[in-house]
Amino acid sequence: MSWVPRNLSIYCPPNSVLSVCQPPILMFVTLVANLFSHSEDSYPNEDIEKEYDFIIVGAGSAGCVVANRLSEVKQWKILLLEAGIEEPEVADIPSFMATVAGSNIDWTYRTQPEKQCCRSRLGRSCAMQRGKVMGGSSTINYMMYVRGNRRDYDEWAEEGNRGWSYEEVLPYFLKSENNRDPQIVEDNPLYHNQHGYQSVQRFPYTDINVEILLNAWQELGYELVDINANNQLGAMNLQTTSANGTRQSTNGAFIRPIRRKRRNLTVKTETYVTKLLVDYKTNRVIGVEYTSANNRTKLNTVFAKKEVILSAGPVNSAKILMLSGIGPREELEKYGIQVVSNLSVGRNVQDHPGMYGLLTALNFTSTSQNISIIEDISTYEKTHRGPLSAIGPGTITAFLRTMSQPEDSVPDVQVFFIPSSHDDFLNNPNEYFDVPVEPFSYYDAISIIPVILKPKSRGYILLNASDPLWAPPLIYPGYFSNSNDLDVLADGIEITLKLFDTESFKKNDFTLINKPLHPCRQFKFGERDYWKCAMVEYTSTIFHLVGTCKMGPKSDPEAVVNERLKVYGVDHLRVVDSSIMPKIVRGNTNAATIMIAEKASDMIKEEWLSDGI
Ligand SMILES: Cc1cc2nc3c(=O)[nH]c(=O)nc-3n(C[C@H](O)[C@H](O)[C@H](O)COP(=O)(O)OP(=O)(O)OC[C@H]3O[C@@H](n4cnc5c(N)ncnc54)[C@H](O)[C@@H]3O)c2cc1C
Repeated sequence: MSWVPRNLSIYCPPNSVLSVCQPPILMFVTLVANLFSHSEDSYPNEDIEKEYDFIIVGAGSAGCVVANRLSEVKQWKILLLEAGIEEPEVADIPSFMATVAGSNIDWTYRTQPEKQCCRSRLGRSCAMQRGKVMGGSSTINYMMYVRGNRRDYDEWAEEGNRGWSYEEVLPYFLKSENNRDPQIVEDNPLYHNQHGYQSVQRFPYTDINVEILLNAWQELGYELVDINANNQLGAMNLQTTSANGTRQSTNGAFIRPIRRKRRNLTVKTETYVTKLLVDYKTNRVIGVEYTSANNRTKLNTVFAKKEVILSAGPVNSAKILMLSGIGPREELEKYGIQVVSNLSVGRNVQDHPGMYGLLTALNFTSTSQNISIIEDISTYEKTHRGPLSAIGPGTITAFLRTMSQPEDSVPDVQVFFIPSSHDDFLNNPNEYFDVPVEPFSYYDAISIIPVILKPKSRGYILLNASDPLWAPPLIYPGYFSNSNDLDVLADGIEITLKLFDTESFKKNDFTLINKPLHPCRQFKFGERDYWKCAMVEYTSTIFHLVGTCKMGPKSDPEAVVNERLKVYGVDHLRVVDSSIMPKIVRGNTNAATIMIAEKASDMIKEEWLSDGI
């Protein structure tokens, strides 16, 4: 199956003024679908055998890494199962980030309505994108390469997770990294490596607003830093998980180079795992049950001699565990599922929430007034250069410390800059962020999105009573359920607003769009209560959901896996993905997920190979 774009008709009633509903954009989507819907990974179908040593469920950020590392052991047979399709070419092009959202490589989840968040967004819920494709969310993400703060990992270790302190995980960040910016490596050689599988590089094209934004942060006293080295506080034009102007998902980094070369690795796409097979006498996981896209009603089984590794991401690892009898007893009993292990699966949901509503209008941009998409596509196809080889100003980030953060070198707010449409925001603020499909290179406004890095709020995920197996799980993100998070973010917004006082912003006519959002009109625009209202009404996420299968010591009632990522109360089963994070890291979550997968792979080898790694 190939890539199918998002169905725009649902957003475009007759006479809609949204930019996405206008003929040039609809033509753009058709053009992209014609040019880039295929995958460079088309292989003849491989049959699944009866038994493997290891079965990995989900070929996302973590699953692709584990499949690569375990298949290094020639005598092991590895099966990697992925629900989505092969990675299509459209995902390679950095600027097409928004074009792939909501398409058939996104699970298109949405959060459940809650009192404290997403109230004015479509359906009172926030979109929760997740990749359903080889590479998983690393194939649809913004590619920002951010590891988080040293404290994040030290805190994991302090909570009883031996082996996870910063000093102990840094080697695994380095192991995966192939840093292609020599200056960055030279400046901080202890923090970078050039020999891993995962390419990390700045985009070759620099949008004009990048410099303006960096200058503004510097005027406010924020130094330009390498946020992945020893000081995370400051601003940076980020490196990305890309190589030479092209996205490098973990599929591109870890699977493509070995696929069909290592005969002991079988990769099967469009294969949906429905549950784990458990031997109830021994509580041992012995395999998985799955269906194929071409016949969803036929249930098949495949067996694992050594282990099943769940890498289906924070939503689906939790769902698969619950469907297999591993989860909160009261939840499982509702559906008559036999309880294998009564654990807090689906709890401890964390993310980095922010708010849409803080935008700068631009009187000029590098590209929006002079769009020649055909030319840009042609340039990109020939050279992997030009505006499409970047995400506009989206690679700029800043890490701030508000008054709530006592430690000197630890940020509690991160600020993002996302290309946007001025008119769409004014005409339709509750949808303006969910619907664009245009390349990130063409824009006339920038959404400035501060997010809270260490929220106190927690959410949870439940099976969907309407159809626990096939319907999307119910995601209650819990954003801002702890009101302290509103205060921290309000502090972050107040710091961010100072950008508008800088010479850099003034000189370049970056003006704050100060039309109050309708649901917050009882507050004066720009006052603290106004922003708090905007957070609750126009909550945003940058899709860093984690924590549903929490790693923790046995004494922790919320722990689902131990420090070796083995599921409590069940044998021969690990969870290896972003869901094991006990606390969310202070930064984007992809690099940390890859690190988790690298470390888990070594732990698996230590345990199953008599001569260790
Ligand atoms: C739009 C977006 C932007 C983001 N931007 C960034 C960024 O710029 N930088 C950053 O660091 N992080 C970013 N993130 C977050 C980051 O990408 C994720 O935290 C990370 O990819 C999670 O990895 P994972 O392995 O836990 O899950 P995933 O990568 O989501 O992998 C799970 C895989 O399992 C598969 N699967 C699920 N259920 C089944 C099933 N039943 N059977 C078989 N297969 C199944 C899925 O299809 C998927 O391929 C972003 C995420 C999104 C969605």
